[in-house]
Amino acid sequence: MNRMNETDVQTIEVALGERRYPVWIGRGLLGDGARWRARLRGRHALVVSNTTVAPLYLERLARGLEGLQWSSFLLEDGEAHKSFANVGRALEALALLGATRDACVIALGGGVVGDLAGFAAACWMRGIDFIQVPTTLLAMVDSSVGGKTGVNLPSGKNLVGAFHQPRAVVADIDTLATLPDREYRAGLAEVVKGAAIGDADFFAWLEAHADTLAARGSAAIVETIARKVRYKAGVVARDETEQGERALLNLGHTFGHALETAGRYTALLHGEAVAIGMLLAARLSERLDMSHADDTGRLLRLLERLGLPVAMPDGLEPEQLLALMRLDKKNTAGTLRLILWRGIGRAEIVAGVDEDAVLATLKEARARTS
Ligand SMILES: NC(=O)c1ccc[n+]([C@@H]2O[C@H](COP(=O)([O-])OP(=O)(O)OC[C@H]3O[C@@H](n4cnc5c(N)ncnc54)[C@H](O)[C@@H]3O)[C@@H](O)[C@H]2O)c1
Ligand SMILES: O=C(O)C(=O)C[C@@H](O)[C@H](O)[C@H](O)COP(=O)(O)O
Ligand SMILES: [Zn+2]
Repeated sequence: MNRMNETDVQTIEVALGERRYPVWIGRGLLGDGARWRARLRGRHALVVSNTTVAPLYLERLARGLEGLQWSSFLLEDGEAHKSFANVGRALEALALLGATRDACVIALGGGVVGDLAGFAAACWMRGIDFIQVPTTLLAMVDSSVGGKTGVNLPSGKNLVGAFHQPRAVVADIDTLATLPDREYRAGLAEVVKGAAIGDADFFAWLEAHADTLAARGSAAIVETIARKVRYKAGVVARDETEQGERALLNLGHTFGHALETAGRYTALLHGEAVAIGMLLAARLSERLDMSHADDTGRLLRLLERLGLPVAMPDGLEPEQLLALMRLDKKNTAGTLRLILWRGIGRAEIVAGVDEDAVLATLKEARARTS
């Protein structure tokens, strides 16, 4: 694919029975209010963003808000601000705006803003519309699609939340121009995850394009976003509220969320924690004779080529991580339920995972880094 111009907009539909919404991917979409304004019903809109993204993009977005009564609520930057307290503040901002049931929340930012804004929209008057305007690669390929919204508690990631689907996703790839490299790479981890779970061809394509992607080649990025969104939209369409298959999208997340929580949401980016978590899941799967070392090797090499961390950070105790993993939302009957790996393109939900095997995997990973 060549460089996209302003008129090339890809549309991927997320179909949930009768309900459906578009994910638009293209250039110049932020200022193209006519496109996404058609999805709003009322007069009121609250734009939720943060102190980094708003100075860059709020003005451009605001051009599309003419005629509406709108205000903005800005979070401080960072995962640590995806908090219950800030949901309360966002709800107060809706009250101040005089938002009625036909109001809309517009999330302008990365996954932190999207998750929190979506949750506020789910709570206000028991649920109002919201639009996702993702500005990170991670948010474009993952968090803006599928309706998982929520916030962290000090005791665990995403422990409070709701399924609440957006009315539209507006992925303006022009916004990626200002995204720092580290954040860009973190987004690639969620792309690798999708391929590792359910699309061996996509995994091979990523291996073939790893250098271009690492160098932020734009055509490869657009294709990557579209492929990952199409994959996720399919999973969500089949299992919106994670009764089964959707849990596979959590590959690497039980480990990863424990790493994020242990680091108080500041040590690792979510995508980085997922990269390390996927490798831990792959090694645990090998230990349980579910997968082969060759596949772990391919996963490791791809993540490294994309510039992602693969080693467990210093200073974390395996027992502490295991304790955090026990609070994961997938667990049942007091036992660990994890997404384990069968190799490239194949993952599986496994209940009653042996805690000793998990602990041994964590200890081995720690020994590798010390
Ligand atoms: N709901 C879901 O399905 C889902 C899926 C994956 C991740 N998540 C959540 O998403 C969050 C991670 O999202 P993230 O990686 O986007 O992190 P983020 O929202 O913290 O954004 C990353 C950083 O990039 C900055 N930024 C955003 N857009 C920018 C731009 N265009 N230019 C310059 N800077 C920009 C932000 O201010 C921030 O510093 C986590 O909380 C994770 O749990 C949710
Ligand atoms: O959409 C999903 O389903 C996912 O699991 C996507 C994950 O990448 C994402 O990090 C999600 O927020 C994790 O959800 P959780 O249910 O484990 O909190
Ligand atoms: Zn994730």
